[in-house]
Amino acid sequence: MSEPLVRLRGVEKHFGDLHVLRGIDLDVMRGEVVVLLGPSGSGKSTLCRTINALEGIDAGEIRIDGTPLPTTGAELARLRADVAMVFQSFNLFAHKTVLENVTLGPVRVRGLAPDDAADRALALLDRVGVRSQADKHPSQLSGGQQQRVAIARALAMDPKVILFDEPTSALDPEMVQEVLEVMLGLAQDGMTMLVVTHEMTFARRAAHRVVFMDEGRVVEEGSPADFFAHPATERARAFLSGRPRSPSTRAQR
Ligand SMILES: Nc1ncnc2c1ncn2[C@@H]1O[C@H](COP(=O)(O)OP(=O)(O)OP(=O)(O)O)[C@@H](O)[C@H]1O
Repeated sequence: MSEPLVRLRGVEKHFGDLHVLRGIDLDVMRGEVVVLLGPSGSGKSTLCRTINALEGIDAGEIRIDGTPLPTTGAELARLRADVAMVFQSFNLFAHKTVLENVTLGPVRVRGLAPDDAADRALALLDRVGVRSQADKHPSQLSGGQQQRVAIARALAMDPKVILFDEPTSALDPEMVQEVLEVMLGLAQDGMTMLVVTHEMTFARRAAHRVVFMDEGRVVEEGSPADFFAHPATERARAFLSGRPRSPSTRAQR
């Protein structure tokens, strides 16, 4: 069997007294779409952020394509190009145009010639359906359009994997679908993706594997068909039925 593209072993993370990641083992294979589910506060965002070194870890190991995460500036920039991230809040540069937002990284980090980067960016903006907005600034776009630009920006880096951290949570309901359709297209094209989302329909349609986290641990994982039809644990059943967490479990932290 081939080596996983993303490999976490025994990953631990604390924020002060809060033990947020408790011995996480996780593999994401090349071309695999993994959807990370779990209650609020279970550590999903933090887990994503450790994979491209936005958060350091206290113990364990993370490897991308067999290589441990780097620690120095230039290598970190390359890591974040290889392991692109799409955030809930888009994080576009407000003072730059849409086109500049998408060309900046490839020129600075990948060393592309500006003209080549612009050609590539326009093609990607076309792919996500916002090419006509290329000369506008982010504030002139809807939230759904801004998130599609953020996806084009991630793709422009020619990443090995894209991490999506609740990419539709900040959007008005009518814009959620347009972003999910773009993500579904990427999944169908074979992009390796780790997606934190509460969009169960997306998980059912796009995921090869669902990983359910609770209180900093991977509690169960499986195909969407199995997980949604037959969750193996009481915690997953409670999560899927929308039952609130019990107060006693919060006190264990
Ligand atoms: N930078 C930080 N400093 C301190 N505590 C943090 C920090 N980031 C996250 N936390 C805490 O770590 C815990 C896990 O947070 P995280 O955002 O990873 O969970 P999550 O599963 O993504 O939740 P949600 O679905 O609500 O986004 C939470 O209790 C959160 O308050």
